[in-house]
Amino acid sequence: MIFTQKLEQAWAATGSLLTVGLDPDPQRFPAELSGRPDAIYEFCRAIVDVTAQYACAIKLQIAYFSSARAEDQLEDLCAYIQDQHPNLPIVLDAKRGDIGSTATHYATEAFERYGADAVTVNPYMGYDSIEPYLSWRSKGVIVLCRTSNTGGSDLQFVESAQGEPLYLRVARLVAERWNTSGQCALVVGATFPEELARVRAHVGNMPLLVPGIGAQGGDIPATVKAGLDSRGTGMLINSSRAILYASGGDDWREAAAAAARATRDAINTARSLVLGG
Ligand SMILES: O=C(O)c1cc(=O)[nH]c(=O)n1[C@@H]1O[C@H](COP(=O)(O)O)[C@@H](O)[C@H]1O
Repeated sequence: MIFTQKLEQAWAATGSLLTVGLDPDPQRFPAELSGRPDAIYEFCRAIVDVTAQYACAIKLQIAYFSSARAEDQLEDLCAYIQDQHPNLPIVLDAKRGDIGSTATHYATEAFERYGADAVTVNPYMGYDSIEPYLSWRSKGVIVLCRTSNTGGSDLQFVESAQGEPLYLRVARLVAERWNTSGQCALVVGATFPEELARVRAHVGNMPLLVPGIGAQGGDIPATVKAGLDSRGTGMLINSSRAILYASGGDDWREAAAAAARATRDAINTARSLVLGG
């Protein structure tokens, strides 16, 4: 099944726009996992099991695995999710960007090695650096547009030759030129609801991956108001640390589940207000 269909089915089945982000930091793991060689896998597996019912997607941040020499655990985790939660779209957050011959290998890594449904990519090197991902027609290609960090403005606000800020140029390029197979999405931070609304106005119902609520302090009602598509969905609103580390005690699983549920509910309360009025 193609990524966008899987995502639409997940939005409908779960009634959730929340994406649970897996950024596993062993320093913050509960004591019961300390010393275990498979701690990253076990932590993430438990988080997926207790939060999946509240999520429309799961996002795995590759650097947290590779910096710990735990790519094998990432592989096992992706296989576990495909097996036990087959309707949950897997987003591999890798933010890759390189010339086409190299990008081909990054695409194979994401889609074949890890079996991800979608991958985040950096558009800075232009169309030929993105094409190898697009050639995997059933897969999602999620392009950085207006990132959630303050430094994002350094380049994303530079005026392009077309007289618009670079992030809008990226949004337009992706929507009008790169998305010929309907497999693209954009990353827009929840920390910038004004720009989120501007991006939404330019890209129709294209899915938006929206990180920045939770630990980065993005405002949920403002995010939802700015980013909903014409059908009242269209967003993967990511929260990682605020869910993963909701408790460092013995109740870490329950606390993560409760945080995911509360975040889903806060998003849906905001959604009802927008759609109702
Ligand atoms: O592409 C991303 O996922 C991403 C883009 C962006 O602009 N900002 C951003 O925070 N992210 C990722 O989203 C996650 C945010 O984590 P929390 O701040 O803990 O919710 C991290 O995995 C980041 O790498």
